[in-house]
Amino acid sequence: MMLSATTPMGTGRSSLEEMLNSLRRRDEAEKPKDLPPALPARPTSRGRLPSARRSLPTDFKVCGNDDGKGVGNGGVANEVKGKEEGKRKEKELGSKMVSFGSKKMKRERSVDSSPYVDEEGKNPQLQGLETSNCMSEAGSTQKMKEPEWDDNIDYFIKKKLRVWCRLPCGRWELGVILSTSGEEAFITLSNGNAAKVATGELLPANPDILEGVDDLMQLSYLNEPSVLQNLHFRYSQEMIYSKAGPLLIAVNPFKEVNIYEHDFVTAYRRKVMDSPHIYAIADTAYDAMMRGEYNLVYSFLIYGESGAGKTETAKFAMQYLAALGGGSGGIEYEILQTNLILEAFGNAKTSRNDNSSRFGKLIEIHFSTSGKICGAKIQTLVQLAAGERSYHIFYQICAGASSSLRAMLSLKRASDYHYLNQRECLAIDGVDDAQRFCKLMEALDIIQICKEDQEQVFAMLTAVLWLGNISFQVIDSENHVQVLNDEAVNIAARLLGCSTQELMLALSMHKIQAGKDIIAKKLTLQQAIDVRDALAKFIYASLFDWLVEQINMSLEVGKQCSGRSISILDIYGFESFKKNSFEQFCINYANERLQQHFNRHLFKLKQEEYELDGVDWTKVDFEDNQECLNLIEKKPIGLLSLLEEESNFPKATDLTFANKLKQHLSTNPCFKGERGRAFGVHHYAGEVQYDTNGFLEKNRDLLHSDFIQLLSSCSLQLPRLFASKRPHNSQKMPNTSCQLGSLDSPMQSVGTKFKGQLFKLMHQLENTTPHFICCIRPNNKQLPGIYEEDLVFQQLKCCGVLEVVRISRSGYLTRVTHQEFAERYGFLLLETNIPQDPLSVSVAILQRFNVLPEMYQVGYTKLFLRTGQIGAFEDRRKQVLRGVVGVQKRFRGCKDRRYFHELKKGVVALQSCIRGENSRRHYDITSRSASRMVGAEAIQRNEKL
Ligand SMILES: Nc1ncnc2c1ncn2[C@@H]1O[C@H](COP(=O)(O)OP(=O)(O)OP(=O)(O)O)[C@@H](O)[C@H]1O
Repeated sequence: MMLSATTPMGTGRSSLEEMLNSLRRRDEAEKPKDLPPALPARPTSRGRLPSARRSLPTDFKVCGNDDGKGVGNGGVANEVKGKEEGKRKEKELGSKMVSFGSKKMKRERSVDSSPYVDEEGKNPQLQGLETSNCMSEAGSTQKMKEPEWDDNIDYFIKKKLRVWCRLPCGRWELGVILSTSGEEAFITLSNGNAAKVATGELLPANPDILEGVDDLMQLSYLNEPSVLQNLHFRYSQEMIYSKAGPLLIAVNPFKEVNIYEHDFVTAYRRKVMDSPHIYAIADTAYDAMMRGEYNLVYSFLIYGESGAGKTETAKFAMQYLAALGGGSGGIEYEILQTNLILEAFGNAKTSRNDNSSRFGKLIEIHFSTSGKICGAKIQTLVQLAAGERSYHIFYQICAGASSSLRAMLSLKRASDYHYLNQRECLAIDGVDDAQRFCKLMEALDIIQICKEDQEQVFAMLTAVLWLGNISFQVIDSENHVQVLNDEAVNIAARLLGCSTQELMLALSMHKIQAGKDIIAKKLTLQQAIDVRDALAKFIYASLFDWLVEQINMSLEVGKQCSGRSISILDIYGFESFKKNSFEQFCINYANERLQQHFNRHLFKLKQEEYELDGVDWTKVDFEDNQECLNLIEKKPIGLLSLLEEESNFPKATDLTFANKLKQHLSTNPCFKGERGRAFGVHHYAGEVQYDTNGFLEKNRDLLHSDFIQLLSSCSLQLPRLFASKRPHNSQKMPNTSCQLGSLDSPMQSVGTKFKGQLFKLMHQLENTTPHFICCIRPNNKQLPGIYEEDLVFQQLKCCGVLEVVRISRSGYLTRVTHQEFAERYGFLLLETNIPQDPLSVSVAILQRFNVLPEMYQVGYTKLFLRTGQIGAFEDRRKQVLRGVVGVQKRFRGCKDRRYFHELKKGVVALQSCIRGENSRRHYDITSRSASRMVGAEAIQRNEKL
């Protein structure tokens, strides 16, 4: 019989309720009496009947319980009281720091103001939960308190335990407290020196045995110096990966470390190694995906600052998945080769990173039902301008093209091209561009881009370089120009497949509409340079998009598609330079969104789940970045909207844009108006100063319709294709500062396009089960062995690592429905008289294995377990299954042996029967023929006589 859990309150107690109550009483009795001092606070809640703060979902049913009574009790009074208590606590907290457990608040939100809303404005994962600066209404929240360290200093003195003390220089040093006097403590430092330190500068240190633990969760004291020292210790031992609860931390080694070879793949696959590693995460996700119990789609979200190692980590994850899902078709090899192509065309050197991704990518790897890779799909985020060196591919082709290719393209050295020689460096230490070009050619072959297309790709690249070399001559007093008819324009025209005259005309004149007539207007020097650069940019960006399309076609997921996939997100890392422009703004905006995703999954949705399931939970504060996202995204007054508006406004300049920002946004605490064209934004990772110089131009992405016409008339196929992808001139482009608009191609502005792509990515990721990997850059010099504590701590703080550990310690890392839990571990129960509904089975399993009460919480629909518990159940399951298999083996062996013996006996009997019969028959025949012979001989003898 089905029992609805929403039976009205106040009816008699169900057997389930009785059971949960007795469980609670037992828990209370077993509550530890004297916890050691200053250990991290544990939640006071124990496994208990979920409180009836809110009614259960109407469709919630418990199978098999036939007493027909609900599990809820408590009543409305409790609910109201709880809400009031929650509201009181809300008031105590500021608006910026949002506690773990922030609950819904009605917010105005249009469909495009969040990537998490679908067309109807609903998201199944978000129903009942709206984000951000809203406080919990829940009654059972408790703000997690850090251990009262001050009270325990005496304990540390008595036991001579080590402490961390912050020296006046800011460094943390280990020592032992000798005595205290008022607010001061006298310390013996680990180097033998004595020091006098304010007690406020002391923090408890972890015992030696915890040095270099795999998971920060294991630290008794979770504080800045302990975490830093733990990661430092591991880093110095080349253990670059560590865990922080559900997070994987990867500290960039800036050198090759021998932890990625095939042996490691095998070891992680066979589960003989369990130390933190990207392989371990990939293995867990792969297994979960193949089991398909919770979800079929998983994702790795790799985040961290520029140069922290995201792209490398993504590649190692792909490498592991390729090893696991490698099929006979070799598609996994193709997938790995795409990295080479995308990095060549999409990465560039910056001051932070020699191989910085200037685009964001999400790669979805699809698997068949048998676990083999059956395809992949790449989505990219707008490609942004390169840094101090242009995109790698330009230097690679200049260094590595064969002599025949050079002759065909009229290719020169990198230093001969204006677009390349204006930058600070032409070569990167330790990088052989020529060799990389050879590898790129191989990769293009593997991706099945035919030789003809490859030649066109190289022609487009070289055309871009030659376009940059085109120069102009001023021809009148109004600064109008004409193009110099030199080798640059001739070669560029030849490579594009158009006539030199047409190209020269398009670069020096612009057609505009005057009533019904079209008139040609001469361009000034600056306008001509701008349109030339816009054309070069357009060709390069179109080429990149075309390459991604080709890759996707080559990796297309075939018929084997089973819905199983693992996506890897690798986007440009947070950037803050001395001078930050539109590119940094877009990059940092993307990182804000990613941070929001992180917050939602590790803080907000978790809390929502606890609450919906009636579980007590412990509150942990975390830094919410919704305010910053509002500053950027809000309509109509947000940074992007104002940029869009100003970009469409005649005569607007970067300065008027900056003034507009100051006028409208200064009330937002994340905005800081600066002098002139500058403004500042408080990002989650720190404040960044932006210079609006070039913002409008870069956002407009304006390309003359003259060029679209020119490209459509080219003899080569690629430029024609690029032109065809550009929207037609059906709409009028608003006038711009240089009045080039009336016939120009009405492209979506870069900011709007960027936001759209970002939302699409985030929306897609929302359906996946995420694994977060936080990459840390240990120094700014890109050198191995240097671990700058301040820099590392700043990144740990930005990534919310400490908060995640706190939540994981106070929360329950594993959540599994009673149904799944009962199905998987129910057979471990020996008793047969247990009600067969999943909740009862779950509780019976917990009792059967004496799981400590603080290690779990029983929810309405799910069981919440602390770290390690599910592992223990899995071990027990494996052990029992192994035993069962052993018994079955012996039994079957015995049965088969007996059968064999019987069969053998039967066969022998049968054989002896048949042989006897045969012999007898044979004997009969021989004896008869013998007697015949004897008779014949006797007759013959008689006849002779
Ligand atoms: N696991 C690793 N082993 C060895 N070297 C690494 C590792 N991770 C990163 N590196 C080194 O650090 C450099 C920067 O890493 P990577 O390009 O992955 O950074 P990123 O976070 O993707 O930066 P951006 O956001 O600028 O693209 C790499 O070129 C490589 O030299």
